[in-house]
Amino acid sequence: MSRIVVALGGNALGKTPKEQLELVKNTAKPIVDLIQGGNEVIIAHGNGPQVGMINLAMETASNNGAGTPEMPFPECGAMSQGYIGYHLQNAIREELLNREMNTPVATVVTQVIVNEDDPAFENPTKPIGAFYSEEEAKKLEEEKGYIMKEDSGRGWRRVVPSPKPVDVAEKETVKTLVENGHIVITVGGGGIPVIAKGNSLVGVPAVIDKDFASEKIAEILDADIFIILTAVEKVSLNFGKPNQKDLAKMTTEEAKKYIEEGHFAAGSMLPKVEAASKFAESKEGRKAIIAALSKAKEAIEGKSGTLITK
Ligand SMILES: Nc1ncnc2c1ncn2[C@@H]1O[C@H](COP(=O)(O)OP(=O)(O)O)[C@@H](O)[C@H]1O
Ligand SMILES: NC(=O)OP(=O)(O)O
Repeated sequence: MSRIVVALGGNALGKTPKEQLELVKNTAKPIVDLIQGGNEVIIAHGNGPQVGMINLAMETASNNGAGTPEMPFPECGAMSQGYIGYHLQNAIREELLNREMNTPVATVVTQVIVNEDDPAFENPTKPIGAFYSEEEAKKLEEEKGYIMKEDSGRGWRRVVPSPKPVDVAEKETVKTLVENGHIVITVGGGGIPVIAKGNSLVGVPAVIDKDFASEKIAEILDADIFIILTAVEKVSLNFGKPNQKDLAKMTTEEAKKYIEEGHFAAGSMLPKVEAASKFAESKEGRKAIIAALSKAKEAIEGKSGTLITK
């Protein structure tokens, strides 16, 4: 049995509530395969499209004069955790019951502590919400004061600060649940970013990268395996070029070299390789894997994905 932290990417959730409700049924299958294989599984997920959607909806509603209050950004992050966790926990519960397993599954609304002085607050980089054309993006910059950037050749998106996770506020709760056989969905959307002020945790307008937050909880929980599930089967060199080379494995040393050579796109594959390398280097014997959502079981068995080791 292994303790496995699974980080789910955008393809696990889709972009609309209807799409998400359908997609999570598929997402639950490879997760339950791992649970059925006797592993302890902890689930984390992204929230870029969802937190952007919630924030834009609340902003539009509060501006239309119908009395909807302004919704602060960290509260939008909390809403995205609840909304995604609700769909995921129900889909996993149903898939477990379909296989005559009744392991309890729950989402923990999780706050992740960040450093108030993190330079990320001065340089927004995390894409959220929908994709726009350049023209639409420029209009949004003027009308709403958003900062818009091109996202890995896929279109223009709003960007917000993305500080690094320092600690997980609810870590003891998550540990207790995991040690008692519960399946926990945690650090959703990278966690609600908070700064510690005396006895208070104060939300800040930012989105923590889910790859880094899930790596943090994987270290805290002393996981054996950290697996990042995304849309591609393997990490590649020269991605998208005629000489693309898919990697079955790489050492953290090799990863550093490939990062320097610019093989991994910022905001997409780069944080995954960085987070996976951090986990592999954090303790002897820890394994990190980047793999396709549909191939999670095969990846754990060493038959798919890219294995990252020290
Ligand atoms: N070197 C690379 N190897 C594989 N995929 C890459 C590479 N560089 C960029 N990508 C892209 O990164 C995507 C994964 O990032 P992203 O879509 O942001 O992840 P998430 O699944 O977390 O939403 C892949 O689907 C692929 O399109
Ligand atoms: N919070 C976060 O990293 O979300 P995405 O994975 O959707 O970008």
